[in-house]
Amino acid sequence: MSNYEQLISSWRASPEDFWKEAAEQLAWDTFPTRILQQNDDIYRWFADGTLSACHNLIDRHVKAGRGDQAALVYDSPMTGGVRSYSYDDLLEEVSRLAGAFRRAGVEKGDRVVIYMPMVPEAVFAMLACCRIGAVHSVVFGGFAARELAKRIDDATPKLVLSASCGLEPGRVVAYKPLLEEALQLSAHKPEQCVILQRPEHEAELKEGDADWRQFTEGAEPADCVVTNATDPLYVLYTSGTTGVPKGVVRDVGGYLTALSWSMEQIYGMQAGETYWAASDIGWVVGHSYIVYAPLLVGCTTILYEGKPIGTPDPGAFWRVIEDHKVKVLFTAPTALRAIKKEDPAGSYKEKYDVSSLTHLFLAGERADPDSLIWAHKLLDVPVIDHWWQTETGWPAIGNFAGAGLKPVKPGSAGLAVPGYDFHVLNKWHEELKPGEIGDLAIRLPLPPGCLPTLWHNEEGFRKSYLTQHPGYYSTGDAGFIDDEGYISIMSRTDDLINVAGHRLSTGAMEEVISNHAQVAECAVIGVNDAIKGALPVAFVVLFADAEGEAETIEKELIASVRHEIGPVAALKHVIAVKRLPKTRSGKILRGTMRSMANGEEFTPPATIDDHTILDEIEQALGAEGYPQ
Ligand SMILES: CCC(=O)SCCNC(=O)CCNC(=O)[C@H](O)C(C)(C)COP(=O)(O)OP(=O)(O)OC[C@H]1O[C@@H](n2cnc3c(N)ncnc32)[C@H](O)[C@@H]1OP(=O)(O)O
Repeated sequence: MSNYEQLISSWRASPEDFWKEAAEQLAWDTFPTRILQQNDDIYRWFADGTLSACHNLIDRHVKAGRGDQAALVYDSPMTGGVRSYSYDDLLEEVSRLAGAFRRAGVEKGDRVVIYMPMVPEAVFAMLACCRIGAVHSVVFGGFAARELAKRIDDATPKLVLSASCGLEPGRVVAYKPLLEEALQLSAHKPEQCVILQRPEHEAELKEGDADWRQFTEGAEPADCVVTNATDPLYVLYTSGTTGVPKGVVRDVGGYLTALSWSMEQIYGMQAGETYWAASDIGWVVGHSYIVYAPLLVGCTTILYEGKPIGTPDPGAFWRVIEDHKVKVLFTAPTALRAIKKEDPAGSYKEKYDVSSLTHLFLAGERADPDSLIWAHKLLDVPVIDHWWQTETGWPAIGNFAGAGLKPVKPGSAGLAVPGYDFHVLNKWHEELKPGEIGDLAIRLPLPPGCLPTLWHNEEGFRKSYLTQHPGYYSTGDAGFIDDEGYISIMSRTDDLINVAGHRLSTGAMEEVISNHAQVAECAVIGVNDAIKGALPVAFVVLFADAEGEAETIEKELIASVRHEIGPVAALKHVIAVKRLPKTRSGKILRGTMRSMANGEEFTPPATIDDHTILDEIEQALGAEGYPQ
C-alpha cells in the first residue's frame, strides 16, 4: 500500500483520530477533547480547543531558535527592492502593529479591512489582527470602489488599512481615491482609515485618517491573545452568482491544523525551506500559502510584487527561484501560459540556477495539459495540478509531494485529499459511474479548514452549498472521477467564470451593463482564451431608439465594468445584437451562446423560443472573429 492509500485508509477508519493526530502538530493552550461536533448539517472541528494563531505562526518559532531565519522575503521588481524579515523582525513588527490596533480600540472579534498591494505591511497587518484575535478581511487591490464598499458593508470593520498606491506595470494605481469612493458608497463607516504612504505616489490624507508610521509610533507591543479554535480568523469574500459577494469564514483551529498537514503531506515542505506562492494576498492562495501555511511550519515565504512577464522579462520567476532558493513554487496556469507565449523555447530559464526547485504546483483554474507538459520539460520537476476553492481554504484534490507522488495525469486535478469524500451526482442525487460527468459534491462533513459558514449568514451558507444535494457540499463544478480515482474538473455549473485565475461573476457584470440607459437586455458569457483561460464577452440588446453609436456605447460599457468591478474583470468585448436567444419561459441561453463562441458542438434546447436568433448570434460572433 502506498503512503497515499495508507493515509486514505487511516482517515476513513476514523476521521476524528486522523485530524486529532494532525492537530497535535500545533501549540494549543487547551487541546480539544471534542474533535468533531455536529449540529444538524453544520459541523465544527475542535470546538473546545483554545490556541493563539499568532503564537503558532511566529512566537513559537522564535522560542525554538528560528529567530534569525528569514520568515518573509519581499521581492519587488516593481520597486527594484528586496527586503528580508527574520522571525525576530516579524515578531517585532507584528506585535507593535497589534499594539497600535489595541490603542486604536480594536478588540478581539472586531473586523479590520485590509485593502493593500503586495507589501510587507499588508502581511504584518493580517498577522497583527490574529495576534489580538481581530478578524481581518483582505480585499484584492484589483477590485474597484463598489466591490470594496460591498465588503465594508458586510464586514462592518472598525479600521480600514490601505496604502497610497499599488504598482502595476506601466501605471501607478492610486488607492486612496478608490477607498474614498468606497466609503461614500458604503452605509457602514469605519472609525478610522490608516494609510501606508509609498514614495511612488503619496496620498492626501483627510481629517481623521492616520498615517501608518504615526499610527504605529510608540505603540506598546501586544502579546498573543488566546482564542477558541472555532473563533473566526478571517473573512474572505468570493464572487457569488449575483453581484453580492459571499463572506467565507475561516476558523482558527481547523484551518491551522489543515494547513500544517498540507505543508508536510501535499507540498513536502519542512521548516527552514523556502516556499513561494506567486499569487496575491487578496486571494485565498495568498492567505493560505503566502502568509499562514509557510509561517506556521517555520518556512521562509516570498511576497512577490511583480508579474510572470514584463517585470522585466519572462525569466522573472526563474530569477526569484535562484535568488531565494525556492523549493516549491505554486502559481496559476495562466502565469505559465504567459511565460510560454513570450519564451516558448524557455531560453530565459537557462540564465538562472533553478536547481533548488523540487515541485511546481498549479491551481486557480484548470491546468491545460500543453502548459503542464511544457513546464515539466523545461524545469524537469513534477508539475502538479491541484484543485481547491476559497471555500475549502486548502487543497481538496491533488498529488502528494510529501506523502509520495502518484503518477501525474495531465488534464486531471489529481486524487481526493484525505478528508474530502468526493462523489459525482446527477440532479436526482444519484451517484454516477466512473467517467460520467456530473455535479462534483463532497459528502459532509468537510474536513478541518473548510468554511464552517458564511459571515453572519448561516442560511446563505446552507442555500449556497448544502441544499442542492442534501448531505453534501456542492462545489459548483462539474467533473468526473475515473476508475483509478483521478478527478477531472470540466466546468462551473453556475454563472461564475475564471479569468486568469480570478473567480468572477458574470451576473455582477450583467448588473453593471444593464444599468446603462441604452441597454435593454444583456448576457455575459466566458469564452475560452489561450492565455487567461477565459475572457468575458458581453452581448447587449440596445433600445430601438438608443442614442449614440453602438461603438461608443460599447466603450462606455467596458469602462463602467472596469470602474464598478475593477480591472481584473477584463471585459474587452461587447457585441451588440438585435435579440438574445431564449427558452419559451424566457431563460437566456447563455450555455448555447458560449458553445457557439467557443466553436463547440451544441444542441439547442427543445424549448428554444426562436431558432433564427441563433443565426443572428452566429453572424454577430463571426463578425467579431469568434470562434477563434
Ligand atoms: C485555488 C484557489 C483559488 O483559485 S484562489 C485564486 C488563485 N488565483 C490567483 O492566484 C491569480 C493568478 N493570476 C495572476 O496572478 C495574474 O492574473 C497574472 C498571471 C500574474 C497576470 O497578471 P496581469 O497581467 O495583471 O493580468 P490580470 O488578468 O490579473 O489583470 C487584469 C487587469 O487588472 C489589473 N490588476 C491586476 N491586479 C491588480 C491589483 N492588485 N491592483 C490593481 N490592478 C490590478 C492588471 O494591471 C490588468 O490591468 P490592465 O487591464 O492591463 O490595465
